[in-house]
Amino acid sequence: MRPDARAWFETRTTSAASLTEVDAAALLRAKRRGGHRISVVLPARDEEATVGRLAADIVDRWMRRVPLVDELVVVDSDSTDATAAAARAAGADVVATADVLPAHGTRPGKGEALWKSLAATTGDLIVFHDADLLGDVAHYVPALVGPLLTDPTVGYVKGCYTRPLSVDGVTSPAGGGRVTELTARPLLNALWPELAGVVQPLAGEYAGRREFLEQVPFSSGYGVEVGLLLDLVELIGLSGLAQVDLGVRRHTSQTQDALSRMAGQVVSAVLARAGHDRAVHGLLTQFRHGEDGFEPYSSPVAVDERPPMTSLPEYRALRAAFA
Ligand SMILES: O=c1ccn([C@@H]2O[C@H](COP(=O)(O)OP(=O)(O)O)[C@@H](O)[C@H]2O)c(=O)[nH]1
Ligand SMILES: O=C(O)[C@@H](COP(=O)(O)O)O[C@H]1O[C@H](CO)[C@@H](O)[C@H](O)[C@H]1O
Repeated sequence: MRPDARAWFETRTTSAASLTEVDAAALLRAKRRGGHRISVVLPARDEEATVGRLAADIVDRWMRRVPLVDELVVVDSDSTDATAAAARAAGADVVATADVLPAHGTRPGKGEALWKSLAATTGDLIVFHDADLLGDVAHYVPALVGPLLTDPTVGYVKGCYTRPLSVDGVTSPAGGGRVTELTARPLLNALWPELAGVVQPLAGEYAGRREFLEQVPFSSGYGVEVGLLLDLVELIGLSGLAQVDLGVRRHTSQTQDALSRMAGQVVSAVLARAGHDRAVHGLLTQFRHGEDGFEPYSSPVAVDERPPMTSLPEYRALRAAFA
């Protein structure tokens, strides 16, 4: 690891791997001292099986028992199941991606849901958290927002964790984060070695200051995490980035061919920022093997980006009305 990456890793990595390591009272004092308002966003597409428990835990732990969180918004990302009903029943506010900033239409993808969440929330600090997590993750929210509450030099916080992998009912203690290990990490180490200390660059759990999040574009699909990481480090500097060890993360994993398409979107988002002279082809061709041999099929993986939210007059008007 390059000296700058190691120095960052050693000075900007903290741990809050369990609730016992979270000093909730101190965080509440820091929140009040700083006059902060905290929003939690769960992007959810077809997560009826998990979103309710996750939302109920956040409402119970961090809104009712300890008023750390001011609003919990589940962004229903074109779900076809009862995600919205399950989230609402758990006490979350629910918005459909298509209903936010309708004049700007709607696009499929996780990044679209996250971009729209900026217009559907009011906190100056925002925590993003996947809606398919398994096990007790109640410490994630305070652990992620903690550095933003206690260190004004931190602008963006990434979660990191060990990642067991469950495939076809068989769970291995490691092996999760396949796109991270096989695509994102090698690419980032090659092109941005100063980021080699980031343990989980694609982590779906992170927190940031709105003043920065609203200044960067959002890739509409799965390129959103790597795009935000690169654009925010560009905006606030590596020293403005921190990471928190959250312990273990388990979630409902996708198939390899779905992750290959995810990797295609991650590669497109990285290459769009890498500066190169070759056009980036926006299609990923994969293969099935049928009775007549290999059958190719292609999926779009081109970068589809939304502009910085501050560039929208409607957003600026929303913020002015809230101020
Ligand atoms: O179009 C999408 C795709 C995903 N997600 C959500 O983004 C999170 C991470 O997505 P996914 O589980 O598909 O990715 P993985 O965790 O397998 O990498 C989950 O809460 C999804 O419900 C979303 O809101 N819209
Ligand atoms: O980290 C990864 O390699 C992928 C896939 O994880 P798994 O191999 O299914 O455990 O998951 C992450 O990547 C997505 C794209 O950035 C994020 O949206 C997900 O939140 C995150 O789980």
